[in-house]
Amino acid sequence: MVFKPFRLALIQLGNITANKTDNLKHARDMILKAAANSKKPDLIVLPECFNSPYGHKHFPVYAETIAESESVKMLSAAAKETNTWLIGGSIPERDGEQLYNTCTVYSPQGDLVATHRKVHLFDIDIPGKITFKESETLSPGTTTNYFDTEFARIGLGICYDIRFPELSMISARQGCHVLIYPGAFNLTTGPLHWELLQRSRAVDNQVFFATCSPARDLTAGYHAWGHSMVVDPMAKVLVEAAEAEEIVFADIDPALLESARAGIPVTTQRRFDVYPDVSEGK
Ligand SMILES: NC(=O)CC(=O)C(=O)O
Repeated sequence: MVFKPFRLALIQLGNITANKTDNLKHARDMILKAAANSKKPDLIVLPECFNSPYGHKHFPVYAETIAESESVKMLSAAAKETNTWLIGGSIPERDGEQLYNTCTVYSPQGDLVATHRKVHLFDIDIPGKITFKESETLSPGTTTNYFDTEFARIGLGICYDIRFPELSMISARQGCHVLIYPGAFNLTTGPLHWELLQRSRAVDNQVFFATCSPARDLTAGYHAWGHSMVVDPMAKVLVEAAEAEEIVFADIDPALLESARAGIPVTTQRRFDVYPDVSEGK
């Protein structure tokens, strides 16, 4: 699989309100702004739950079926208009009776080329800090997912999926060079784990790892950590947003992946005679 230098833009989107039409308009404006930047990104990324407030009670209200989704229509048209690859963060998706937290991906021609339904639902309870139960309304995805571009193979996950190293390992063993997870950590887990988990998944697998968060909004029901980030295969943070709305750009250089793997050759030193390969059969 080809791996060539490319430029990534992460849109740490702000102003995510209760009004879906406004959210879609703002997301579209920011995609056009990222694409028009003199840095000319090859791939643009939006955050988790970019078209609706984040919270399990909101998911049924904002959920759309992919075939009729106004969010999908906007994202497809924006990818085509900007002639850029686009990872459309995630949206609440309805499929029959089930709801999912779903990421959709578009080619520069505007074709929907991949989807990823959040596999690990965000169900946590840290007394006095945060309780969240996505499983009250969402169902979990059941597949691992990646897509191919002319510059790299890219593995997908959403937010809480990052806490499960198996998912990243499977993507890496399937030949992904870059793992991109739209996400929305919070003010309890963000400072503790957001960077740590990305650097861990990057160094475990000697891949680039990127996340894209909503901007922090203390008037919203859920306070996102922000700090959208790109990490290289040696676990160095290449770029990091602050908390507010911002677009950050990163150059992905395949030489960094090659030198990490040549210098510390864990990819050829694994002991599948001692422990199983989690990517077996995937
Ligand atoms: N929001 C999430 O899915 C995950 C998260 O905030 C965390 O793992 O912490």
